Amino acid sequence: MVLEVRNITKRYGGITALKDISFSIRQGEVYGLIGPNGAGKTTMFNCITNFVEPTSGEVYFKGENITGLKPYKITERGICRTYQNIRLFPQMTVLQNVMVGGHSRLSSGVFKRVFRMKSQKHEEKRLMERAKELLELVGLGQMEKLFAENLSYGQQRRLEIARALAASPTLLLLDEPAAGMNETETENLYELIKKIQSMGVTILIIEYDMSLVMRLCDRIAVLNFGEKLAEGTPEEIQNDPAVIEAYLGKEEEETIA
Ligand SMILES: Nc1ncnc2c1ncn2[C@@H]1O[C@H](COP(=O)(O)OP(=O)(O)OP(=O)(O)O)[C@@H](O)[C@H]1O
Repeated sequence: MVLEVRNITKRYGGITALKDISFSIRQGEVYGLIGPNGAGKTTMFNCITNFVEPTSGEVYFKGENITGLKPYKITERGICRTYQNIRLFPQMTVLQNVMVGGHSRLSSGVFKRVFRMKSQKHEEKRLMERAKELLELVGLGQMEKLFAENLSYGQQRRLEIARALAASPTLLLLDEPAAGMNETETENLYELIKKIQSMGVTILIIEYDMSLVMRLCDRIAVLNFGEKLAEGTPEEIQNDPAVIEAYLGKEEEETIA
């Protein structure tokens, strides 16, 4: 298993955002995390990356307990993420944004390196080549010199993915990557995620676009009010009565059929 989430509970005061959640992700899988607003999906990402500390429970990555490690240490081990609310450096170029991602395994020196200190030129060149490759991969090869703020929303989401990949993750966490995308952009995103999977990267994805989730994911967990309601293949999830009732409900026919 690449990732094992064991009995994670997260409380915020009186709110139990996650209640005793366990699941495991196999090498090479695309694993989906779905559920209504407030179900606890982003909180789960935050617990895995230790952006917030779980109240109880443990996270194992490649067999090692990573619970409580500093977020940058977790990145160093090979878990990278994108955010629900895009977090780019808007006034840095597209290329620089990806290069920053390449430095995220280091705890310091990020800006020094991006702004070309002499002694680091060789490493920087390597990073730049890698960043350019990644921009080609996500379809932004022609846009490296633009400021990130000048990209469309869909392009910014792809740039976030390139930046996360720059640290060469084993496990990539994608938080609503299709949010705000039109049909064509979503289709391109599907192709991109499949390509990333074929490169051997394991993927955990939070997403509301059910047609994308059902096509993309090998397995899915459904969260509802902080509890794990179901887990299975897309087919199993679509036919699970508890899921249909609690989550998909009225939308079932148009969303899932
Ligand atoms: N920092 C926080 N302080 C207090 N409560 C929080 C905090 N973060 C999340 N919560 C609460 O925890 C619950 C789960 O939120 P979370 O954002 O993880 O849900 P989600 O499934 O990601 O929803 P969405 O898709 O709307 O982002 C919600 O009730 C939310 O209000």
